[in-house]
Amino acid sequence: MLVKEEVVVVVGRNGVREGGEERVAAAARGRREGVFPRAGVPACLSAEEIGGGAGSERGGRKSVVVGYALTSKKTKSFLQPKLEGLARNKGILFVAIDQNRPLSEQGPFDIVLHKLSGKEWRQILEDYRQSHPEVTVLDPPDAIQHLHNRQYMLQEVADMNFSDSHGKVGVPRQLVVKRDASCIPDAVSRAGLRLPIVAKPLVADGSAKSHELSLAYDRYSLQKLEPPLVLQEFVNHGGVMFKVYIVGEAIKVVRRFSLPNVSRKELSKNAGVFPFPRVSCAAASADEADLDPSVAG
Ligand SMILES: Nc1ncnc2c1ncn2[C@@H]1O[C@H](COP(=O)(O)OP(=O)(O)OP(=O)(O)O)[C@@H](O)[C@H]1O
Ligand SMILES: O=P(O)(O)O[C@H]1[C@H](O)[C@@H](O)[C@H](OP(=O)(O)O)[C@@H](OP(=O)(O)O)[C@H]1O
Repeated sequence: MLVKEEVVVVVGRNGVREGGEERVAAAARGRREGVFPRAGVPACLSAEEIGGGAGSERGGRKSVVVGYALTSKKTKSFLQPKLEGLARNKGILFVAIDQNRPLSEQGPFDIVLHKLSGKEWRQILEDYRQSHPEVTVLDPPDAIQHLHNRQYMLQEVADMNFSDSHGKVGVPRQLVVKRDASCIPDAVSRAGLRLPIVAKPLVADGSAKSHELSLAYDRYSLQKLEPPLVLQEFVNHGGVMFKVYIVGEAIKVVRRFSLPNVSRKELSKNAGVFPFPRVSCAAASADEADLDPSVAG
């Protein structure tokens, strides 16, 4: 199994890149069950008992109000009418945050759900958390900072040292190149990284650019790559990978088609840099595929 950064989320339990809707539901559940207490309120009280909070009354029950701050791309993919409908039935209301107005003047919210980056936004959220400790911010900027940088996002998996477990769990060997592509061939040799090499933008901020990955087959082509990058050894994984989404106790594993194995023979025959954007996206689902048992998981 190829270890993906989603696993970092799971292990670290302090950041989230996936499963937003489930996470919101879990947070809402937590709020209703008093897992996320309001300031000065015993954690055992439910939102209904607390009263006077953010949510509006729905037949005597309080709604959980989720203020969301997302890119338009993310709003489109995540805030589907079906999700909004399901959420509404469970008493969860999504309200768009106006990024041109002070956050404190909006709401009141029970949860602020965001996937934006940048120093300014971070500061806005930090200030808001200070002034509104009763609001759950998903996720606090500090907790997700390491997920924005591919240099660090797999560190927690590496630190778990699972090399002696059943099967093999590890992270690909990698190298960070901040600038100067001309030094990449030597740096790769010095680090002992084997070709082919997967090149990934250093910053993983959800932008289209951050998902532009490529595969470099030969030493010469390495200098055509555009830093800042993380370079990883390509790990043969049978053309199938697993994405693991975890929210609280809920675990969901999906199977996706991925890049096929690269044999030594193929490596010697190919040269160049090949972009492979979104290779294992949702459209590449292999959940229903009849796979060889050795790769089916
Ligand atoms: N070191 C590697 N060896 C082999 N395949 C890899 C490697 N790194 C990434 N891949 C392939 O590229 C895909 C995307 O990689 P990664 O998750 O790092 O980028 P991403 O842009 O964050 O993708 P996504 O948003 O789909 O999670 C993986 O699902 C896997 O198929
Ligand atoms: O649909 P799955 O296979 O779970 O892949 C997700 C990626 O793993 C996420 O990284 C994408 O979100 P960002 O583009 O915000 O990083 C996310 O982008 P999206 O929310 O715009 O669809 C997805 O591409």
